[in-house]
Amino acid sequence: MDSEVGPLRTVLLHRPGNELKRLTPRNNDQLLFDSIPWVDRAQQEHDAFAGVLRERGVEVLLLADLLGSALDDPRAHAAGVHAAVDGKRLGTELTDALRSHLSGLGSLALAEVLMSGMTFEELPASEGASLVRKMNHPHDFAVDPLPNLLFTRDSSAWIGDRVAISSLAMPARRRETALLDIVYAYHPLFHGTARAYGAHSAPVEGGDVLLLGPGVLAVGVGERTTAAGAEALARSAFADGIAHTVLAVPIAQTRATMHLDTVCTMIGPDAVVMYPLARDSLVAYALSQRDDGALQVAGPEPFLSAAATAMGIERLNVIDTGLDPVTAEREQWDDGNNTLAVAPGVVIGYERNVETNARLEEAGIEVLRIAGSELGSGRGGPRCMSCPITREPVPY
Ligand SMILES: NC(=O)NCCC[C@H](N)C(=O)O
Repeated sequence: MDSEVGPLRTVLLHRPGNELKRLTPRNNDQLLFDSIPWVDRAQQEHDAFAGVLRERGVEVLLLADLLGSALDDPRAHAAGVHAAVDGKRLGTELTDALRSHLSGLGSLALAEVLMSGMTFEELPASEGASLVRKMNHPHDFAVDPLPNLLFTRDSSAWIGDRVAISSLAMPARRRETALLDIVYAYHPLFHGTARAYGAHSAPVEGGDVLLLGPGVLAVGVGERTTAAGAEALARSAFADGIAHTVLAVPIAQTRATMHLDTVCTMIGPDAVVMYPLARDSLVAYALSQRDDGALQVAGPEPFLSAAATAMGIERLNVIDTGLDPVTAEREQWDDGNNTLAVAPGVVIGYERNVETNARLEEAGIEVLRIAGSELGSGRGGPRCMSCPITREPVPY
């Protein structure tokens, strides 16, 4: 897969499940949600999102199904138990008890614990005394839930025919890496798939990685992806021959712009929709490889011109949403710029971003609207909630 916009064929989603029921007003900030979602409604909204994709001929894979099947492999099962048990947090007594309990679970039950976690109250009884059990509240987590699994964009990303499993920056999301690692290593669908980048390298999240065109990546560097992460991704992409230029793009380190795809997504082979404030301020450092294999860093220069040069096109067009600053800021916060292209010029967007969607349509883009009142409480739109696995090439 070498674009953001070629006709989408296969995508990985996660239908939000019981992990969302773990969110409370006491933990939602730490778990990276801005409010407490109504879970049934979030699931309905997600089903409708998957429905729109299927209507457009896209094969939708669901993470929970893949994880459940992958865990049928005893090696995956052992890796799952290992990923769930944090010995330093639990102490010897509970570590042993939890490990033997999880080892005896079937694949689906283990997948459920891996996704939605486990409280101290839910832990199996153990023989000896545990200070840890006594000193924790019964509703505290012995295994943390992963409510952000919904945002499959960030935990893995396909570049060419390789998959990059992310090294996630925020503690609340770090364990997602282990789950994706199990799926890609052990699910029969992915046998033989080569990896790009290392899941245990410096932080890189998929929401920061845009495939601008064949061989050209843009990587946001901000709250989540570090400069070291962008550099490591570039080195690995050059070594694997899947990119010739990587543009490292500094973005403000704030929640509103946590990933590059919160301010800019592609809607056509040479067009992006972009938050107006970012349009003239974004810059890029261009990374490439010299003939002797050494890394070369140029810039910074304005992002739009650096992108056009790297892509070998005259200009990267920006659909001008022409919004006043307040509306633009409101709709950026609600993921108006976070569209998912299902084909060149056809994107999925949240219905609530009325003004952005209207401007996109005026520019000739077809917008497939979905509801996101509950899904959006984790701050992520259609692009964040999808990990494309295969797209047809774009005729450039
Ligand atoms: N690519 C994206 O912007 N993903 C959205 C991730 C939202 C999630 N609550 C997070 O803070 O990581």
